[in-house]
Amino acid sequence: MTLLSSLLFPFPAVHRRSPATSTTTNHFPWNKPRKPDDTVTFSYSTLEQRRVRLDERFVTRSIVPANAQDLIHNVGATVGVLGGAYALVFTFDDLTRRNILDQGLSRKLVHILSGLLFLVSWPIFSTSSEARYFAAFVPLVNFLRLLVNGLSLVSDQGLIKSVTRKGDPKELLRGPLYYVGILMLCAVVFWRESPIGVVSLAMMCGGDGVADIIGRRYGSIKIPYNQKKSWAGSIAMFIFGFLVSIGMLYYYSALGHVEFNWESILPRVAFVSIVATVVESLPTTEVIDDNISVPLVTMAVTFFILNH
Ligand SMILES: Nc1ccn([C@@H]2O[C@H](COP(=O)(O)OP(=O)(O)OP(=O)(O)O)[C@@H](O)[C@H]2O)c(=O)n1
Ligand SMILES: C/C(=C\CO)CCC[C@H](C)CCC[C@H](C)CCCC(C)C
Repeated sequence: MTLLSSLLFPFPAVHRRSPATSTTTNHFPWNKPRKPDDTVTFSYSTLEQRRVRLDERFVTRSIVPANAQDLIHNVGATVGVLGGAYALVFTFDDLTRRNILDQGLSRKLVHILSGLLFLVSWPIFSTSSEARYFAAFVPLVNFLRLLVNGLSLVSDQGLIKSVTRKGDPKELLRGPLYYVGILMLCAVVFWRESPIGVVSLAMMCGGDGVADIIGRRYGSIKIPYNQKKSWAGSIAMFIFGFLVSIGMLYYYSALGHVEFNWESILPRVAFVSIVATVVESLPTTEVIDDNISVPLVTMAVTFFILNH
């Protein structure tokens, strides 16, 4: 276990399940199981012997070194997820251009879906420890995309329309840029084995995103210490942040990446959701963007609470 993982995984409530040791049974091309000692004696006709020799040469040539297979696997996953990211932005740009969605709602849905779909995509990558860097390449590309558009070095109107409130490219340099930075951080530092990244992204994407949508529509009763936020928005943040966190943790548990003592993890995630909701409700957006404060506080609290 590396130093980093030993720091991150002393959790009493979380037991890392060793990667599923798939008992690969070597099969001949015709799917006849080999003898356990892996030596086989042929008693076939000349034609059969020629076919077996051809098959063996084929099998030998087609054996790709494991690290090359891993590279091909992760490059393919990266291209797929990157394509998904571009398709997501393109879709919401199209919906906004056709006035099916207003720009504000489009932005929030991109905020909610980007991070959550990114989380859902992590198991597509290989089981190697380097896979996280391939996954992190996707938010890195989008970070650079947001940067060059935010600085008006290029002008991707589709991106600007679907990701900004008012169509000002400079908006890309704040919330959206911090957002993809947090996605990179969670992928590289926490990845699939730790609930910290999963819960942090669930709160930033699922919780904060829904708080905005509900709060703008039903947030007539404001929070006493912050007249820009409402009880409806904050309650929505808590509920959806908690539900999305548990849903994602179950998803990763069902895929065997982590194992949880659910009786222990549920109250802990509920507490983290309350803390994240309080942080999001504070009048601190002018000082520190929610896309930084909410995930960073969630990381700290999740790390602390899962270790005690
Ligand atoms: N707890 C909350 C959160 C949001 N809102 C509503 O949603 C709007 C936007 O919320 P905010 O979190 O400030 O979103 P932004 O930071 O502006 O957008 P983004 O996070 O995408 O940068 C607020 O003005 C408010 O009307 C609310 O009522 N209650
Ligand atoms: C509007 C946003 C934040 C402001 O609060 C979100 C900006 C999102 C980026 C433009 C696109 C990010 C894409 C993800 C890195 C990867 C998504 C992959 C998935 C398969 C769609």
